[in-house]
Amino acid sequence: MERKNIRIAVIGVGNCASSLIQGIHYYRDRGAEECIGLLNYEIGGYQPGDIEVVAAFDIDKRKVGVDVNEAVFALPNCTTVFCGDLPASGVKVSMGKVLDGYSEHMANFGDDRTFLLSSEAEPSQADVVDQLKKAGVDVLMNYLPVGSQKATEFYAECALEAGCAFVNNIPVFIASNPEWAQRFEARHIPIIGDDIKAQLGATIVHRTLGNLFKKRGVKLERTYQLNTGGNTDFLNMLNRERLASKKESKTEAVQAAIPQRLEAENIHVGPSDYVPWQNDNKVCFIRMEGKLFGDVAMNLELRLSVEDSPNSAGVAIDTIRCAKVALERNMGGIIEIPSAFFCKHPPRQIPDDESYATLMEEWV
Ligand SMILES: O=P(O)(O)OC[C@H]1O[C@@H](O)[C@H](O)[C@@H](O)[C@@H]1O
Repeated sequence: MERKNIRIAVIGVGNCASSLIQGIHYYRDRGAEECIGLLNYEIGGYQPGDIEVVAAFDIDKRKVGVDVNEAVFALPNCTTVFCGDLPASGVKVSMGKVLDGYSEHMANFGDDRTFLLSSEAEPSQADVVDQLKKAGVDVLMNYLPVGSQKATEFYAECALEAGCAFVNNIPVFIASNPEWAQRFEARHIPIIGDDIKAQLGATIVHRTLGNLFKKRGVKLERTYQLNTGGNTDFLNMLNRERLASKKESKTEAVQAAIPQRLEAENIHVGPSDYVPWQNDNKVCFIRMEGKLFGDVAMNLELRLSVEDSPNSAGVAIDTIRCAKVALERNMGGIIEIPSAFFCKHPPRQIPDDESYATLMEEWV
């Protein structure tokens, strides 16, 4: 029997898109029992291999005009290749809209690190909408660099006009901005966001530990979460101006899951430094200081090391399927449970255990 598929478009063919596309192929011919590393084998009857990339946008000359299954391995991508043998997809990467999706401060870090801007003409909104409609896109995945406020708004407009569900993987506030949320609601188009919460990443670990302090009656007094990495995301974030919403998103995600809100001087959460040789490996250091029985001090230190982009794709593979199911259920506006469980900055924070239970009950 022929399986139904989910047609997606990706904005930004960087490391996260690379891991996602490799994953679609990696899991395609594997049965449930052979699938290591998935949160869910099926969502709404869809398996990971049912996802098909039908359009892709980027601004780098090494990627624009190239088959998307080849572009995912082009520099400056540097993530682990776990499925290198991708067949040609027949979908060429289209030139995207640049706006603030490109940051010149990276220019001195060498060609294998930064973007090399393509000289192809940029599309208008009408061009992108037309392309999305012609390709029959169900779900538009936003993978622009952190700090791309204008470019994200451009593509969110395109999703609204083309009638595609929008998954906002980055910390620009769209789903969690009431005006934007209202526009998706009014057009009855599903949106999941904002800012993807990795499969076993810094945020979910920090939130889980915060919850543990809460359940065990330990007063949390101070905490930090420092992160280092060597991919283009970390390089981009050396520009502190691009970082504001990312810091807010990550900090809020932790504040929402600890015993009581901490004053700003007692909580420090964010990307910390760019270490080129780390490539796509992200290392996170968490420290939590608290008081337990008898007001006696304790502290906890943790080091987490993950490959950043497969860690993101492990969640994206589920948000895409939830977005498609939302379309089938004729839901529009904020898709609350997937946004809360899969994203760091949803419109409403819900404890992870709660959103997980509802997700399993109502979506899987
Ligand atoms: O590890 P965390 O805190 O869940 O964050 C992970 C994700 O955060 C996103 O903002 C990054 O762009 C992703 O690359 C990353 O995977």
